[in-house]
Amino acid sequence: MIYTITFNPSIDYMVEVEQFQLGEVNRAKHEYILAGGKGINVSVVLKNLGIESRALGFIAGFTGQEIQERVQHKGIQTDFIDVQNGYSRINFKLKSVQESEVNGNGPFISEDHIHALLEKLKELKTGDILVLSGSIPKCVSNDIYARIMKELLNQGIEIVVDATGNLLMNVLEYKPFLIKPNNHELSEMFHVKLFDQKDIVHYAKKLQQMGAKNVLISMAGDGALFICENGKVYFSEAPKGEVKNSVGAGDSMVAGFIAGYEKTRDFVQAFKMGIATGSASAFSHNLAAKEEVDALLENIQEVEYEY
Ligand SMILES: Nc1ncnc2c1ncn2[C@@H]1O[C@H](COP(=O)(O)OP(=O)(O)O)[C@@H](O)[C@H]1O
Ligand SMILES: O=P(O)(O)OC[C@H]1O[C@](O)(COP(=O)(O)O)[C@@H](O)[C@@H]1O
Repeated sequence: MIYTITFNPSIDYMVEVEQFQLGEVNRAKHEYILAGGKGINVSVVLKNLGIESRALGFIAGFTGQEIQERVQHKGIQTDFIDVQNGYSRINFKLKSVQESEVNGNGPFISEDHIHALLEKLKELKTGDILVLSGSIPKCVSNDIYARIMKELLNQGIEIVVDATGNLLMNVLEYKPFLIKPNNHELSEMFHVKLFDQKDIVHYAKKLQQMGAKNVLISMAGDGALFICENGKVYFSEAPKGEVKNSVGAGDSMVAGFIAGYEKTRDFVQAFKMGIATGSASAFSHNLAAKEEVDALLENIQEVEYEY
């Protein structure tokens, strides 16, 4: 079974404005809401690709209920913990000439709630995959993903982490199966400017030396680099297309990689599937659908990166 954990689920409120004017009253051309948060998006895309998962995490208030209902409505198993204070955040996503986002902080999560989550994780078995994805509310310590990985050590459970900063750095010693920072997050983590692919590969390899088995660096419309546990480095361009909404593209890439790996056990196929799924989401108002992914996958070409 694949489990996803979203510490900080969200209602993603998507608004499209023709020409956004800062400081003015702007009228929406198009608006809609989606249940979001990185782990939830991974579960949704896996479902779209025909793969079951169970979505865990914390919800609160009326927004939390709405998120849970929307996820369940898609036929995804959920086992969220209701923290019973405040409300799950509403993240504002503005699409205009540029895309901008405001992501909220989320409700208070206590040590008891974390303990309840750790109890639920006792059901995981050898061969399961756990996806730890997204930010955590400020009240939670940034070693929480590391703490979860430590609990699950040596049980044959592969763990995927999509996070940034110390939340990600802290897990490396526990050897995550896959991590997926984007190029900007990579640059922030090492406090460096990354000028070209050579720089990106250099710092991505550092993350591998620090413990990550596989490192996927997404670069939005510029494609992605994959530092594989087989010692090779691969690059693929992203397909070209009209970007409708790139929110969730990174999560879709994670889901696509997992789906590709589950199906083929081949890292290059998984990488290509990750790119196709990320781009399929970027080219759609919703998260990637299987037919959209299949159509793009045909034309994805990876190249082995020479460095
Ligand atoms: N503008 C775009 N054009 C084509 N593909 C895109 C675009 N933006 C994102 N993607 C696809 O989604 C993947 C992840 O996107 P990215 O924006 O880097 O992730 P994140 O959302 O985590 O920042 C990319 O590697 C690419 O395959
Ligand atoms: O947990 P974070 O880092 O605040 O991100 C949450 C946001 O990220 C998303 O999961 C989208 O993430 P990506 O665009 O990186 O794939 C949104 O659904 C959500 O609003």
